[in-house]
Amino acid sequence: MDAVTLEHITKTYEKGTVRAVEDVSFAVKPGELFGLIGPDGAGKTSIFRILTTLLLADSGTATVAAHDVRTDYQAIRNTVGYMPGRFSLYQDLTVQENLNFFATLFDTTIAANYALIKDIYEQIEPFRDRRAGKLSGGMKQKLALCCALIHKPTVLFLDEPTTGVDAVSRKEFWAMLGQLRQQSITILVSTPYMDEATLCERIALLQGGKILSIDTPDNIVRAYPHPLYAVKTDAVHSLLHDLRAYAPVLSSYAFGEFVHVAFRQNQPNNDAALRDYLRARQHTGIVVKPIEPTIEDRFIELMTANPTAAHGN
Ligand SMILES: Nc1ncnc2c1ncn2[C@@H]1O[C@H](COP(=O)(O)OP(=O)(O)OP(=O)(O)O)[C@@H](O)[C@H]1O
Repeated sequence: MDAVTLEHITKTYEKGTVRAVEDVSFAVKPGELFGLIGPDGAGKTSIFRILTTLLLADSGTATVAAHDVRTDYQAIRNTVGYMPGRFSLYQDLTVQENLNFFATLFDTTIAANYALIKDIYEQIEPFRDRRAGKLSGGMKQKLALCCALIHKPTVLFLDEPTTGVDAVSRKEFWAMLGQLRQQSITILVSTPYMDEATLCERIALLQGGKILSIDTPDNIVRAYPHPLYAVKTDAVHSLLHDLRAYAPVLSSYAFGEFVHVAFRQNQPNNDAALRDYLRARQHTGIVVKPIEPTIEDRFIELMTANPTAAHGN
């Protein structure tokens, strides 16, 4: 049986004028590390709040650990761990006091489930008497994860756990999630960072409240349908302008120091012809090289193909 299911979930705000989640359906298998990937406002938090019973959907059904979110909310609250965005810590309580508080809420003790949090807790233990408000972002994140785990949940919801956290802490955090998976906890994690998508077993790409694609990161990238090139010249601004005026180019967008260019057709001379075109437009320092798409390229491609999702309506 699936650990989490959503069927045709829709959620609107402001008397129906803001369509935050639109006809979303997916299922998460027990023990899976599942990612909801999408930019700000895509609907990630609304979905998490519906699944953790903090928000009622307008329509559709959803279950967590076989409990209905509408009718069995008490059972779900006892069985899930939820780490909301911007961490739900008590800033004036110390590390130790925060943990004790969350353990008491669930009628358990730190000692009873210490094995589950041990690896993470050891990293913050030197600061056990420090107030949560005085911790660094990475430390807060670890403490929030310990608090979400202290009652041994079967399903863990992590809403943008790495937003605003430094690169090293982000990496450490994902390593911790890998360890938790070995304890057969189902994990749903949301993130706006495309590079983190590849660390999930399966992902749903979300935009404007709609699912653009659900699959393994590999399959999502493999389904990218166009020949893709990375292009650079000495004049970045006119490069974008000239690429958009070039008929064989389907789309072009800045990507780090390069511009990613998708061609309409797979012609063997795509790159040579583009070089000639750019030279004729007085570009110098021309680099054109074929590349493998990333999840971000696929996301952009799907948004272009689904303009209604791209505009959030
Ligand atoms: N309480 C609310 N009242 C009105 N609109 C809301 C409310 N909560 C969310 N929204 C809107 O619903 C849409 C989806 O928001 P949601 O917070 O679910 O997305 P998100 O992907 O989690 O983004 P973020 O990271 O910005 O929270 C956005 O357009 C947002 O402005």
